[in-house]
Amino acid sequence: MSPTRDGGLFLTLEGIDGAGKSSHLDALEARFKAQGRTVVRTREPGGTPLAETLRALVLEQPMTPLTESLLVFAARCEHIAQVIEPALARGEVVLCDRFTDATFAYQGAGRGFDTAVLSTLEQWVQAGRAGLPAAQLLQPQFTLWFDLAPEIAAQRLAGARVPDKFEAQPVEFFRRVAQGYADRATADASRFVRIDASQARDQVWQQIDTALVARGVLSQVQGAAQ
Ligand SMILES: Nc1ncnc2c1ncn2[C@@H]1O[C@H](COP(=O)(O)OP(=O)(O)OP(=O)(O)O)[C@@H](O)[C@H]1O
Ligand SMILES: Cc1cn([C@H]2C[C@H](O)[C@@H](COP(=O)(O)O)O2)c(=O)[nH]c1=O
Repeated sequence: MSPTRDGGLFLTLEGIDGAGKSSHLDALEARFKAQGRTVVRTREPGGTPLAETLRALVLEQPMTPLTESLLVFAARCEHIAQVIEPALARGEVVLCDRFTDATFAYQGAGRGFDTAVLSTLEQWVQAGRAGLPAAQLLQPQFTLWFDLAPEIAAQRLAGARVPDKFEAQPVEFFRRVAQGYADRATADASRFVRIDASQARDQVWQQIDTALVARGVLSQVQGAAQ
């Protein structure tokens, strides 16, 4: 099995808006369940009643980048304490749609907010968590990074739903966010799994499955092509 924390597995999905993350959550959950794992499916900002309230503010209200950053980390603090840590301690799989990489990509690279402040907030919220050495941050074991050109993501989202505050941003904003993700992936190459999200849906799924089997997170399905 993969490197785990207390037997649990913390797996996140990241990418710019419209990259196609959410389209694969059902299949991922089903795949883990078929292997006998208990799955907690959650998202950020959100995942607890308070964090979902903060999410609505972040996605709907205009605010300074500092306020945005404080609110997403406040939501994360609750989410870790109430959902993520307990699930990992029970040995479960936590499938989380976005986590701290999104803060560095959106507030840091997208908004141009000071990443040193983000790193401080990350320390406050993710260091010293139960079951980890004091200096170690709680981080996902693996992050599926859906890499897609902002122009294609915008085409996919056009008409798909009413845009929220972020989805309404111009393509230049998403170019910066995409670069933010690329920089995070370079800095933490063993955690990031790059998925070419420009491919058709079933090919994207095949990339996900293959990558997780290769890392020992999932077992090969009997009879599946190598
Ligand atoms: N591989 C694909 N090819 C074409 N369209 C796709 C593909 N994957 C997803 N889509 C479509 O693109 C749109 C965005 O997909 P999805 O909601 O999964 O993205 P997301 O990354 O979760 O976005 P967000 O973070 O904004 O919620 C949806 O309309 C979805 O049906
Ligand atoms: C965790 C996190 C998220 N965001 C942004 C990114 C997205 O635009 C929305 C969440 O919407 P989704 O449809 O659930 O992907 O929030 C952010 O700006 N900072 C963060 O830390």
